[in-house]
Amino acid sequence: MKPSGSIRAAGTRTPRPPEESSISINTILFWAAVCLGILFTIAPLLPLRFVDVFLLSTPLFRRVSTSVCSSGLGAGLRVAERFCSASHLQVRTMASSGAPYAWERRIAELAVQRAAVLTKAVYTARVKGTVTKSDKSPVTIADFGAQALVFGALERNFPADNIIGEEDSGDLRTNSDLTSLVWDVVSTALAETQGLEGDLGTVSGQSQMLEFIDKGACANSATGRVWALDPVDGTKGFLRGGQYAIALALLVDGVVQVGVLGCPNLPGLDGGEEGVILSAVRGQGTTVKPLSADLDKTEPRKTTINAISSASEASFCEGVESGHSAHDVQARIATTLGITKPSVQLDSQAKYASIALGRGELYLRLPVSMTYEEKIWDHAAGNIIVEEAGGVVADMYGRPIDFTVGRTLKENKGMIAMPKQVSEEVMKVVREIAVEHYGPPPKSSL
Ligand SMILES: Nc1ncnc2c1ncn2[C@@H]1O[C@H](COP(=O)(O)OS(=O)(=O)O)[C@@H](OP(=O)(O)O)[C@H]1O
Ligand SMILES: [Mg+2]
Repeated sequence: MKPSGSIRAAGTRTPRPPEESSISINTILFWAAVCLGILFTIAPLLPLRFVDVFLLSTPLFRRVSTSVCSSGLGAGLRVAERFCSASHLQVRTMASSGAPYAWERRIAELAVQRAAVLTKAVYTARVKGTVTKSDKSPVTIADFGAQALVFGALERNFPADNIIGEEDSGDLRTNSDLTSLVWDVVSTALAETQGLEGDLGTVSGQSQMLEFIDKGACANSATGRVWALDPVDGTKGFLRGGQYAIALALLVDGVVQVGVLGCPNLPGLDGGEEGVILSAVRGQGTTVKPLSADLDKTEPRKTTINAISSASEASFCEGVESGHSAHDVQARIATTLGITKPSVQLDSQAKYASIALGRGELYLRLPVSMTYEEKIWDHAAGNIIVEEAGGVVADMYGRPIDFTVGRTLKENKGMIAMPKQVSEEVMKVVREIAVEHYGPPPKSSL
C-alpha cells in the first residue's frame, strides 16, 4: 500500500494544463493523417498484391473499399484499383466500363460459373447425398457446396452486404459423412477453378465451408444491399436429370438491381455446347454467354424476349412438378388466350431464362395452394432477367412482385412472365381466371 502522503502529494500536484493533453492528441491525429496521406499517395506505386494483403486484411478497410467500389464513380474505381481484392483484369474491366453494378455483375457471374462446375460434377455423379428437408423438399450435396462457394465469393468481395440463402448447415453439422461428401465436391471444384481464386477467394476447410453456408440467414429484404441465392433451383429436376439453375440476385432497398442465372442444361448458343449464363443489371439489358466460356474473353450477347403482337402466337412454359403449379389452371388460361402450341415443361428458373432467350414467350405459374408463399430466391434473378429482356413479370392478379417483404413473396400469389406487347391482354385473362378459381386477392398482411 502506498503511503498516504504520496497519495496526497499526487492529489495536490498542480494539474496539467488541459491544452497540453489536447496538443498531444492533435499531434497524434496530425501524424496519423500524414501517414494515411502518404499511404494513399504511394499506394498507386505499390504492387497490387502487396496492397491487397496489407489492406484487405483489415475488415474495416474491406467494408470501406466495398462501398467505394460499388459507387461506380470513376474516382472510386481508381481507388478500388489499388485497394480491392481483385485481379488487374477485373479492375480494368470495372474502370473501363464505369457502369453501375459492373463489379457486382462480374463477381456474381464468376461465382455462378464456379458453382456450376460443382453442380455439374454432382449431376453426373452416382452419389448426390440427397436429404429431405423439414418442408419435405430434397437437398443435395450440390445445393450445400454451391452455396458455400457463392457465399465465400460474396464475403470476399462484398463483406458488408447481407445474404438470403435457401440452405443452412443444420443437416451437415449433425452428419459428418455428409459434410465430408460436400467438402470433397467443394475442394474438387476449387482445384478445377484455381484461376478464379484471385477474384473469388477460396474455402480454407470444412469449418469455413459450414460458416459460409450459414451466411444466408438474413430475413430483411427491404433495406440495404441483400443478395438472394438459390444454389440449385429445381432440385427435383436436378435429381430427375432435367433442368436446374443457379440463381443469384442483388436487391438494393428491396429492388432487384442485378440478376444472374446459370443454366447448365439449357441448349447452348448457336448449337454450341450445352449451358448458358444470363445476367442483367437494372436499366442495362440482359446478356447471355456460354456457361463454360472464359467470361472475361467472351463478348456478352444482348438477348430480348420475342415481341409478339397477340398472345395466341405464344408458346408457354410451365413447371414439371404438378405439386408446384396448377397445370389444369394454366391449360385453361392458354386455351382462353387462343394458344394452340402445347406447353413446354421445364424445371427451375430456366423457364425465365428460356423466355428471355426468345425460346418461348409466356411463363405461367398458378398456385396449387393459396397458402403457399413463393420464395424470393426462386424468382429474384429470373424477374430482372425477363424484365431487362423486354418482358413484364406480375402475379396472377396483375400486381407487380413485391421483393421487400422478406424471404418469401407473401404479398403476391402466382407468377406470370410475358412480352410487354401482350401484357395487358395476358394479365386480363389470367386475372379473371384467377379470381374465378381462387377468389379475389387476399388482403395484404402488412
Ligand atoms: N407447393 C409449391 N408451390 C410452388 N412452388 C413450390 C412448392 N413447393 C416447393 N416449391 C418451390 O418450387 C421450386 C422449384 O420450382 P420449379 O419451377 O422448378 O418447379 S417444377 O419442378 O418445374 O414444377 C422449388 O425450388 P427448389 O427447392 O430450389 O427446387 C421450391 O422452392
Ligand atoms: Mg428453388
